[in-house]
Amino acid sequence: MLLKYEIINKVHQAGVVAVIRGYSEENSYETAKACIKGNITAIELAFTSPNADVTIKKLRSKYQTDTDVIIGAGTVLDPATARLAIVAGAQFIVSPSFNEETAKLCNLYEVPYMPGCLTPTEVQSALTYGADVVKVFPGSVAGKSVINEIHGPFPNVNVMPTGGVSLENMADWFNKGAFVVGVGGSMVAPGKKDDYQAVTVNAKKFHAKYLDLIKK
Ligand SMILES: O=C(O)C(=O)C[C@H](O)[C@H](O)COP(=O)(O)O
Repeated sequence: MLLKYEIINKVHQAGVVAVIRGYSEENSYETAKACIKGNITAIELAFTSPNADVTIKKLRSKYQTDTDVIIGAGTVLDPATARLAIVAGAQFIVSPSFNEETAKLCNLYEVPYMPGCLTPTEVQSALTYGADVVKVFPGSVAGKSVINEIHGPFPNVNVMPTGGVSLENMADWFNKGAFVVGVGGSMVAPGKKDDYQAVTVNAKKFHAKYLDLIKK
């Protein structure tokens, strides 16, 4: 079993977290597999996906021997959902917002918590409650300079912009100091329904771009 800090490190090394909001169990599972096939090693399965806990369990079991593939849960709004996700095997918990009780539950189980924050007050609360990564959400609303601004008063916070991150703007986010980026639509929602090959092609592009960025 990976330790908490090892998971945070794996998420960091992944560079890109694929945010999946499936319309069915099968769609969530196949989309996650397609991203992993495209070299993405961190998956965030949103709890709006039907039976998200079942899919997390299936994914953990499929990739159990591959310690590089990290499976987390997204859109976790409350501690009951966090516990459900953790019991199913979620290795990190992401929310669009910050919630004290969810933070406490994640701390109790030693699972990294990555809440959504948009203001300094929210960032301060998240850090006070032990958040390991702060998800700036919606990144498209905050704008890329938000990372510089946050790093003034909170120099050590790990920032994961999510919402509107694309292949075209990903470099800007990293140049501003992103710890990792969360990518949904522009990777996992190709024009055609159930086109998992296209998801893999997109995933490969994001992964290659990330490798290119860290080389520089
Ligand atoms: O609910 C959450 O926890 C979220 O992560 C919200 C969004 O699903 C992501 O922000 C993806 O946004 P796009 O990359 O713009 O598709």
